Amino acid sequence: MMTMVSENELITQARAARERAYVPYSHFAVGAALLTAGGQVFTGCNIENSSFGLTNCAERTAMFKAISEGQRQFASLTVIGDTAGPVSPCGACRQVLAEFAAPDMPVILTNLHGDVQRTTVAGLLPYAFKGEQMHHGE
Ligand SMILES: O=c1ccn([C@H]2C[C@H](O)[C@@H](CO)O2)c(=O)[nH]1
Ligand SMILES: [Zn+2]
Repeated sequence: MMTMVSENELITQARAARERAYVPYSHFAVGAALLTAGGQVFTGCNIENSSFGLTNCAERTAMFKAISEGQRQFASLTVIGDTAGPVSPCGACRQVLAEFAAPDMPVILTNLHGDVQRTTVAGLLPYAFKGEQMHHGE
């Protein structure tokens, strides 16, 4: 039987991943938990670099871990940071999410205080640029 993973469990896992963030420059730790359609969870944290542009956000770490393990079907993404309101993913992560997750896939944004905002992939990035647009007229 496929086990259900609750929203609280995903937040707990994202929170634990956040503890593993490598953030010596910003000191802003973020955690993510990506749930697959099959019920597996891939967590991610942000990983910074002295060459700042090489930083990988928590969301993309989780997504790239899942893709590299052969997972392509996703059920939800949960993100947590120590922010006043629910943490807001950056534009790069929104674009990567739009590449791999359905527009209506739930995205749960939260913070250490327990504020929760529920949105979707398309809610984060409406009118997303998709690969199929490149093949128009072929
Ligand atoms: O949703 C977000 C927002 C920011 N960051 C990271 C990138 C960088 O390490 C630090 C400051 O931008 O936070 C994430 O991982 N996810
Ligand atoms: Zn990002």
